[in-house]
Amino acid sequence: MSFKEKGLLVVLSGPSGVGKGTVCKALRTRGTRLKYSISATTRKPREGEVNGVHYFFKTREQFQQMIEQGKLLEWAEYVGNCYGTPVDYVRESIEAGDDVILEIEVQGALQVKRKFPEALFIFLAPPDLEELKHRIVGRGTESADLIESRMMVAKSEMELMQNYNYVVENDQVEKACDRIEAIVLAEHCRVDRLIEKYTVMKGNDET
Ligand SMILES: Nc1ncnc2c1ncn2[C@@H]1O[C@H](COP(=O)(O)OP(=O)(O)OP(=O)(O)O)[C@@H](O)[C@H]1O
Ligand SMILES: Nc1nc2c(ncn2[C@@H]2O[C@H](COP(=O)(O)O)[C@@H](O)[C@H]2O)c(=O)[nH]1
Repeated sequence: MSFKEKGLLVVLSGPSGVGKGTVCKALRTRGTRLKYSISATTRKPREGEVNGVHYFFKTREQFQQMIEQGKLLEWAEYVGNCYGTPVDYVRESIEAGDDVILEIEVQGALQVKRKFPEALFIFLAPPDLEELKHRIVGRGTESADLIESRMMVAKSEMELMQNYNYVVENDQVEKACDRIEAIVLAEHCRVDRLIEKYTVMKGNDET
């Protein structure tokens, strides 16, 4: 008898502009075996963003309906817009044995921690706040007001990094990817060892 291994749920969060999206894109390019959950949001699409690829863009009413129908694993209001993770994709992928990565802000990550304590929580940190601001400004997607709001939230998010299993500094994208791949691999090895141990115990019980 063997235990079927489920996929890992990896939660990558950290302040806006730290590079979560950039790191996930680089992991994809490397062919790292992770499935990427697409969030729902009430935010308007930025130039180049495609519905169903970058986000599922929703009206407030549609988003509220998703909450009421239990379709979201977690959701949060962030700087005036709502963001949430569709639950079905995550559940089905994990049950099928696939690893899934969520790229979400901190309030949502803490909700996932309550529902899925066995998930792997990684906080992506900037080298410092000055560099963080430089990155958000450099991305050129937010107005000056929104940059200030996001920086305010970033400061309080940084104080919550102790709730995560790992803190990875995104000083260089490729190095951050190496660290994340190593963490995911180590977690798989840990789970494999546990499965082996319980399989042996069960075998002993049955004899
Ligand atoms: N290690 C890095 N060094 C320098 N610039 C970086 C690094 N990682 C990401 N960037 C740049 O920082 C900017 C913000 O990155 P990105 O959009 O990936 O952040 P994010 O955390 O996904 O933001 P948000 O949470 O707002 O979606 C981008 O212009 C990106 O090119
Ligand atoms: N709690 C959640 N946060 C999410 C989700 N999807 C994205 N996000 C985070 O929101 C902010 C802002 O994103 P942006 O695209 O407007 O820059 C950022 O920190 C994202 O990681 C989600 O499903 N749930």
